[in-house]
Amino acid sequence: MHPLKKLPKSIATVSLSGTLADKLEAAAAVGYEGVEIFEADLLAFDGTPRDVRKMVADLGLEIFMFQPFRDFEGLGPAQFQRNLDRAERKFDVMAELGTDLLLLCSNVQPHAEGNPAQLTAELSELALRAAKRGVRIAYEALAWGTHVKFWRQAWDLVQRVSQPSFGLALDSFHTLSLGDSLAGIERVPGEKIFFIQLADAPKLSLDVLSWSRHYRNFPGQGDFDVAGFTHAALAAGYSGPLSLEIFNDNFRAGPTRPTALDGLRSLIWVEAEAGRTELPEPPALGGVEFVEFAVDARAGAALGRYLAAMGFARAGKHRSKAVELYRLGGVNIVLNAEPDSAASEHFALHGPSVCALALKVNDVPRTLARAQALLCPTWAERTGPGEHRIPAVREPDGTLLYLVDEVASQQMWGADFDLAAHVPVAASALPRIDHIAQALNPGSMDRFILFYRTLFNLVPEPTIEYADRFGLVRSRTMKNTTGSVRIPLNISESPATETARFVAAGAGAGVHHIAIATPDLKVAASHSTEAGMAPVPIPANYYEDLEARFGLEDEQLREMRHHGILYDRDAGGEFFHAYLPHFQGRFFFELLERHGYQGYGANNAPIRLAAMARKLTTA
Ligand SMILES: O=C(O)c1ccc(O)c(O)c1
Ligand SMILES: [Mg+2]
Repeated sequence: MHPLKKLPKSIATVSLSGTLADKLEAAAAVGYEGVEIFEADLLAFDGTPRDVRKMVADLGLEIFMFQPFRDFEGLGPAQFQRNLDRAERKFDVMAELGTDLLLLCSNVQPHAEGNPAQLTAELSELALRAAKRGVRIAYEALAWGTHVKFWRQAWDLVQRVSQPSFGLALDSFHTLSLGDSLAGIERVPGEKIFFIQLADAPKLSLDVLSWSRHYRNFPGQGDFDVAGFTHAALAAGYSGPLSLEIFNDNFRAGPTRPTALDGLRSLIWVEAEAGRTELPEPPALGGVEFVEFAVDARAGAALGRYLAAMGFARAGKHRSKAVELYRLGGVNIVLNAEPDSAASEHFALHGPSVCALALKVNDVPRTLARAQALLCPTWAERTGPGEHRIPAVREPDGTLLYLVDEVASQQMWGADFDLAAHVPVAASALPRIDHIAQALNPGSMDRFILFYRTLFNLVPEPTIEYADRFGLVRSRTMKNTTGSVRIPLNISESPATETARFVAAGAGAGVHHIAIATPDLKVAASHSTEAGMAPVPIPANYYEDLEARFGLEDEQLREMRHHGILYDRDAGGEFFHAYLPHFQGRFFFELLERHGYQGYGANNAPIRLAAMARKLTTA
């Protein structure tokens, strides 16, 4: 069997920020084949439709559709004549634009009539007029249409009209937001589906109009089965463009090109998820092989002391670079002070901070091939003779994600480092990394979700919100199925929260804290305290409340309080965690003991935030 043809990729101009020229340039630069021109973008453009046509053609793009045409049908004879005139004017514009497809949205006027015979007669006349002008009409059921809300109602009218110039537009948002069934889409003749618009959205309890106008996002960023929707339309035989139509406040405010790139990545992914194309499989993840900090000599020495106080051993020095290895059980931390490297560039921009993570994957070349297919930038650091070359992909914030397989994991430390005489062998047992939390720029949550989901098949957990003293923080954790990789993503729109200040002070997003799972948290906390770095103290009130909520034993509570240990419980089990003071007011470490518990102690976040802030101001 021939592999099926890839479908052209398109984006509606409303999905991107900037001027019409910005939007078109971005769409062309990242590699779309064409666009839907949204009328508002044309009206605001200081030039003729012919100028737009030329700009689009010069960029190598195509205009797949002009949209929207609204509130046409069901308004009575007088208005019908005016609406036909209005349609003719739009046909003129389309002739100049050089596109033959016009989107017609179902009428949303409260007084619109829903009589099928009347609608059929009016839409038939429109179809005839369109045909005379070489135009085709794609009729779309808006979820909040007065009478026509469901794709099946629009399809019913398309069948009644029964003209080659009149077909169906399917928009995943309208169908999936109403929880409407996809059954039957695959039996619509493919050539009667004139256009497909794809949008995802988070599940929200909100009126559907506001939901659609503000919270749509790219396939893979929300909770809808956009792949299932796409699969149904492709099963019908649709072979036109896959087009993104996203109304989203963050997209309107965000950078044009990165958003355009996210969109294309999402389309490439959803086309594969729908079974149309094949992508190299996502890797099975085996956890975090190492965390790398960008430092200079002074910050490296200070961070080395900080790590030693947590019980890390200085385990080796890189053979050819200013790079050191610290190790605690299965946790490897690399301090990179090499001049003229990705790390030094990161240091110059952000100060001491995590510049790279290494993920254990079962197949490095396949993961790289997947990254390339999904348009994720890759990176290879220069290496000395005999040293391991570790390929990496770049996260949206620039952090490198190295890809390490089992063989590299076994060999690279010995090959690249002069290991200390008594280094503990890297153990796969505890302590190990439990999760790595990142603080993101406002508006960029969807970008990171898309990256981790499409490339590594990490799944977003539900959004958690918690109160900082100075605002709200929203958190979503990306997790693989085994839980060996967990990446909480935190965002705050309020400028004074710990999360927001981290982003501001470090000149951007990045790793905000690293949580290490230990076999016995009390022991780990004692060691750290003896070495000069006690966990952040927690107020007595907290333990009073714990006793009331969970009925813990006095002795246990006393010990927990002594070590600054917080507690939570869920259906799966118990969770103990404690926080070490910030390193130079920046990132910090969490020590934890997990017994079947699945969360991250979000209930305790306000307590630890207040405690850590106190510690910062008194330190
Ligand atoms: O929100 C709207 O009005 C609107 C317009 C055009 C569309 O294709 C759509 O899905 C929604
Ligand atoms: Mg639409």
